[in-house]
Amino acid sequence: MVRLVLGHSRQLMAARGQLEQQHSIQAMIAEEVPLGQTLDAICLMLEDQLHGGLCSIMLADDEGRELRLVAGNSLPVGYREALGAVPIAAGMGACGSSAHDRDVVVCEDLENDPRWKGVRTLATREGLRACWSYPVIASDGRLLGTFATYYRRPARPDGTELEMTRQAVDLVALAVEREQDRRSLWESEQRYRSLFAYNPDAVFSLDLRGHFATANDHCSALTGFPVEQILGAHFSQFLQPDDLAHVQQKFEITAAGEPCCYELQIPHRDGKVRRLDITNLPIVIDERIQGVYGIAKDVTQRREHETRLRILERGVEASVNGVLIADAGEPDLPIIYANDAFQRMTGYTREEIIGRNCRFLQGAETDVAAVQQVRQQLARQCEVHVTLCNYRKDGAPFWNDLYIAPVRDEEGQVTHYVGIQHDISERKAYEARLAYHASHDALTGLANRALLEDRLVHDFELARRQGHLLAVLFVDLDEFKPINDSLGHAIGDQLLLGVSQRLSAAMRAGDTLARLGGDEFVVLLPDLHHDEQALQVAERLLALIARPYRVGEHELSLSCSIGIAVSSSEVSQPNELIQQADMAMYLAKQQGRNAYHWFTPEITHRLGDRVALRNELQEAIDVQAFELHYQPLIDRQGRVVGVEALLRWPNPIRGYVSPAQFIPLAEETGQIIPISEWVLSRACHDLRMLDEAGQGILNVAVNLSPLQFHRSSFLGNLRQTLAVTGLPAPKLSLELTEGVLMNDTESAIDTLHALRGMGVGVAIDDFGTGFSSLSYLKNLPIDTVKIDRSFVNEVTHSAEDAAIIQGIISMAHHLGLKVVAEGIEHEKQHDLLMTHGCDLFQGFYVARPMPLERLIEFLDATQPVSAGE
Ligand SMILES: Nc1nc2c(ncn2[C@@H]2O[C@@H]3COP(=O)(O)O[C@H]4[C@@H](O)[C@H](n5cnc6c(=O)[nH]c(N)nc65)O[C@@H]4COP(=O)(O)O[C@H]3[C@H]2O)c(=O)[nH]1
Repeated sequence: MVRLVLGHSRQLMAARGQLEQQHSIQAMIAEEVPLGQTLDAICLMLEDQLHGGLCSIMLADDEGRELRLVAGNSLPVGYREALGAVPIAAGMGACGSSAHDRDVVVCEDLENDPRWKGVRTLATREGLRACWSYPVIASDGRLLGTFATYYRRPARPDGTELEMTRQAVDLVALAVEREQDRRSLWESEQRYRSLFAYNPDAVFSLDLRGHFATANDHCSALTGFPVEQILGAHFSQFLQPDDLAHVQQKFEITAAGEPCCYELQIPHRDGKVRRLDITNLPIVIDERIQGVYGIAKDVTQRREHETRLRILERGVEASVNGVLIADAGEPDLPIIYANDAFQRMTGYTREEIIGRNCRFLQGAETDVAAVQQVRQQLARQCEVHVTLCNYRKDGAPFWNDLYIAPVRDEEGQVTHYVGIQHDISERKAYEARLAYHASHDALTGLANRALLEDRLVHDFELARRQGHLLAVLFVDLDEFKPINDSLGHAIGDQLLLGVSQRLSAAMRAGDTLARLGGDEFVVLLPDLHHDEQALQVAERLLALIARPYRVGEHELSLSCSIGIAVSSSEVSQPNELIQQADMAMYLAKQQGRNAYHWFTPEITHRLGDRVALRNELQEAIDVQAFELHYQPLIDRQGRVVGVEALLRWPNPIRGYVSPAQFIPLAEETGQIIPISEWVLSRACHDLRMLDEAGQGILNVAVNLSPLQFHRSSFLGNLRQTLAVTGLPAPKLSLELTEGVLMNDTESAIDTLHALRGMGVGVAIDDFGTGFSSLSYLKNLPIDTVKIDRSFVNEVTHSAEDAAIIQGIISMAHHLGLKVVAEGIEHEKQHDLLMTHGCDLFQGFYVARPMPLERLIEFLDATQPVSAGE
């Protein structure tokens, strides 16, 4: 009985001891003592309960493939070290098998247990003979590991031992699970912390009233406020007033459980505005919304980029230049983009070209060298700028001013090529037109002087090298000017066109036909073998020109004079040939026209000076190097009543060249027209000056060239000159020679009537030298006759001349005309002319021609004293 009681109380003691041990282990678990210590304690506890048992714990890896020893300090060191990783599989000792079978495995004697086949020696060498292994299963059924009890003798557990072991296993499961839970909680906390701390965006949470509960460092960067200042603050403090309502609404939506995204601009502490992309998420804990998470992405730069990109894209789209982008990553550089201008320029739609290489724009006239240049530069990945002929879809060519540039990525690799093309067809056409006009005569389309000179140099050089002859024919139309002046420019132009067509038709390939202006043409005949060939051509041209012309209703006849010069060893400069031909032409004209003349060196001496004079005269015209002098006219009372304007040409080498010398030349060359216009406007202008200088408005007589008088623009120009200078028409008198009126009487009389209508006076100059009789004067609307100097000169010696003068004066008076005597050099002449009733007097006796300044002095000194007194 005592023994029974003793046994009982010992059992109770043991049970209490076990309970205490279990409690202390549970306390360890609750206090989160490191798992290893807890498991060691569990092993020790069971070893204490099972006599002779050596406990160990193995934990399964995450994949459930193998077991590793984590506790079992009582096991022999050699065994522990050799144990390593035990595969979870049937027949892998007690632990491998129980983990595999998820059941208790009892190996009573390891010596003959088939499940220890591979590892038997390992155990028995360390004196281990029995092993029972329990699987450790988590509450959710996962395999956590195994709990094994070893014995140094064959053994099998009884019911109590099994029960004690099961309790220990439960404690292991609890400890391991707790540890795992703690770990996963910690991990998830870490994860959350990482998401929060390392997030490149601002992450924050708000409580349900909208106050910041958490905020990462980026919130500070975004707002400029330290995190401490953000925490606890209401979100409204970081907004612009206008956005409050909107953001509040979004907040409420999220606080009601609905995530939302929106864009927002907030002011940074530095004053600049940041653009944010905001995501609001509800914070749901235990199915209750506890607050709002916010993620704010700073999209300020991205939006700026996007805006810039949009502007750029719009710019490219709207550009008037064609823009192409090709993919440099593909071997054939396919087009990946083309703007509208490209489509308009080429006629191709985007769909038709995307994916193709842009060589479809090339065609027959495309410059191969330019294409080659593009290829080379692209191969070098360099920019290239070329102008080349491209073709539109309809086949029409256009000039493409093309600029291609590579586009590189951050690493400097060329990813694309951008091509900008500019249709410069119009400019090219304009340039071609300009080039054409620079080298061609506008009226006839023939070569002009510039092109002629180019060809001349070329032909001259070629003839010299090949030992051939180059002939130059200078063709000048006879009597073209009168036709032009009388029938008008339109008819004149038609005639010139007709002439140029006939001449062109007579040219051979290689010949050059040029118009130098006016009625002058030049023919270059390169590649001649004999001089006669040039003569034959000249004869042919004479005959061609001489055939009648029909222009409108006019039947016209024309002839020409041709000068011929042929290259020879004496001619060193090509231009000499033109000058020689010009001189020869002049002789042909003198021969009676409709003729040709061959250049000989003697002509140079005869005509050289004339040519030089003509050139110098042209220079003088170009720079307006003339002067106008005035010779006073006095009336019978000796009062200065007018002046005659006389042209002076101060030549730097020749001194003052007499108008008698250069006016006839200017008449012949047509240079008289610009000269006369200058004289007329200068004279009117000077007389107005005189008036302004207090001299009153004197009459001024201006010599009129026949060519000027016959021009259709004459009256118009005159009216304009009077209007511009303000000289009253009656103060102007125009001096004409008789010859002028004889040529084309009808139209001349019309012009005279028009002049009278304007109030402009007309005087017949050099009267008495022409073939006209006084009687014809009565038909002319003129005011004055000027008795020629030759009569005045003789008036005191020759009774005959005196009689002529007397006759002229009385007849003129009879017709109501005034009479001026010019060239009076002596008092006697003056007196005699006075006696004969002459009205006005002009000559050295009165005053020599003088410049305007001297005239003013003269007038000051003489008025009102009579000249000659
Ligand atoms: N021996 C001598 N000569 C005198 C005397 N008084 C004047 N003269 C000169 O006689 C010429 C008179 O001009 P003209 O018969 O119209 O003859 C002018 C006129 O036909 C022409 N001429 C001059 N100026 C112009 C002009 O502006 N236009 C045109 N178309 N012809 C002009 O050139 C001619 C010569 O002009 P100039 O050499 O200036 O010569 C002037 C003048 O200097 C004198 O007492 N004795």
